[in-house]
Amino acid sequence: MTPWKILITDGLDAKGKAVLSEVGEVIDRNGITADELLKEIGEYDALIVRSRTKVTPAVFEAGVKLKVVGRAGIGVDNIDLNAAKAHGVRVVNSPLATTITVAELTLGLMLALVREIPRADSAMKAGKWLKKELEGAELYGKTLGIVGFGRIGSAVADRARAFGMRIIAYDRLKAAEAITQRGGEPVSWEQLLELSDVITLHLPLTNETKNMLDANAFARMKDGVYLVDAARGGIVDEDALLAALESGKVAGAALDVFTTEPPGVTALVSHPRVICTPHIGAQTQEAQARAGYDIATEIIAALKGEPLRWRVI
Ligand SMILES: NC(=O)c1ccc[n+]([C@@H]2O[C@H](COP(=O)([O-])OP(=O)(O)OC[C@H]3O[C@@H](n4cnc5c(N)ncnc54)[C@H](O)[C@@H]3O)[C@@H](O)[C@H]2O)c1
Ligand SMILES: O=C(O)CC[C@@H](O)C(=O)O
Repeated sequence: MTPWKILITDGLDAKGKAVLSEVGEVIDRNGITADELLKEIGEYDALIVRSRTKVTPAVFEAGVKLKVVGRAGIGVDNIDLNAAKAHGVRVVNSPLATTITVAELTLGLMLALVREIPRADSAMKAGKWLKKELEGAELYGKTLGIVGFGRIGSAVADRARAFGMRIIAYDRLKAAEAITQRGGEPVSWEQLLELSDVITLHLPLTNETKNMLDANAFARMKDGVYLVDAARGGIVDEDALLAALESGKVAGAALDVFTTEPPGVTALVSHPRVICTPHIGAQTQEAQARAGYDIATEIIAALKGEPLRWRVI
């Protein structure tokens, strides 16, 4: 047994924990507060988080033994990468584990939007039979604009093609062939906004993508467009989205992610044409089992100084 101590702060699948337990002492402090983390992190060699825990410069400062931070999942926007670099701490993630799960939720949200499934269900539960009012739209034949054509964006494209949708995509960094090979048409940002019937976001939150969907972007969109965001809160300017819903520019929006999480019952969350889920994009048994195992093996490789598959820094 090595002397490694590994702290888990947002839960981890049992198999991942079992793998980690073979090489060190694993402490599960699911739900630990920011203050508690600062007090306790000094004892640990490794920290594993999901999206709840904010790994701030102060955490790196206090983490005097810290060698690696693992993100069980994809987005590392909750980890201060500059501070990690400054303290010589590796950051790793498990980027392949949740692709299918997020793509499936995205398709579910698209269908829920165009057929108003949540409204139909809550009306039924309130004893109302809204058969005449609930006339939806088909996805078939509609243009799906995918923003960010990486792992999840391209998996969404594969599934949406099966629904008979035309796929257009904007990705600032991907070669056009990466999009055409998956049956999509590469377009500019402006074309994507102007041509899409449904827009879905699959890119990271960065300084560049923050508020990428602002009032100007909404103004360029088709009237009656639908929006799905299962990427990150903050990419959509929530005030601009609310205004676009109220003007009728946006027919409906489905949001799995929010600028502040949890957001509380804001005007956006309670809007009748908004469907919300509580950041469950990656939350299936299958995806979490894969993420737990992948991050556990990557953390062990980092502690042992072995080659890494998913080194962020
Ligand atoms: N809702 C959830 O629970 C959940 C789960 C997993 C991932 N996510 C989010 O989904 C995002 C995408 O995940 P992925 O695995 O597909 O990542 P990925 O890296 O495979 O794909 C992201 C794509 O976005 C593109 N991109 C980056 N900046 C861009 C910009 N300014 N304009 C246009 N395109 C840009 C990249 O070139 C890349 O192809 C993650 O960053 C994460 O924030 C959310
Ligand atoms: O695990 C989570 O809490 C969210 C996962 C997701 O947003 C990710 O970026 O991997």
